[in-house]
Amino acid sequence: MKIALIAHDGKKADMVHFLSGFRKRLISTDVELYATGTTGSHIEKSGIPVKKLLSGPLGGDAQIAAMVAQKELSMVIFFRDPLDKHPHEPDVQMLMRLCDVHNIPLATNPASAELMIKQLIAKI
Ligand SMILES: O=C(CO)COP(=O)(O)O
Repeated sequence: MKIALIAHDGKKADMVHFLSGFRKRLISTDVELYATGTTGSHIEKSGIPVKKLLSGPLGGDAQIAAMVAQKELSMVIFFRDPLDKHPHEPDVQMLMRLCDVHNIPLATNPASAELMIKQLIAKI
């Protein structure tokens, strides 16, 4: 299964911390991780393999939105920073809208991501 990972700058450390709790299962199970560029670099540095797309402001959110529209993803984890502004906010809105259009699970904070990923990983 394919899972997409995105974190705004203020949430990248939270993303790495969150994934570290599932490191063994994410590496050893049949999971392919995709991430926007800078988020992916942080994840890679933590020792978890991930396929990196473009950076968010350069189209990475849009690439993940396209994967959602093509029903390629089992889940999107998007740790948004609600206290910061983002020049590519339209892309962020598009991604979240398409998750709703295609009924793809979307977790926007660690508490919801934990509930969802435990359920998903239990299936494989
Ligand atoms: O901007 C982002 C999400 O909207 C994340 O992009 P980066 O992972 O490239 O920082």
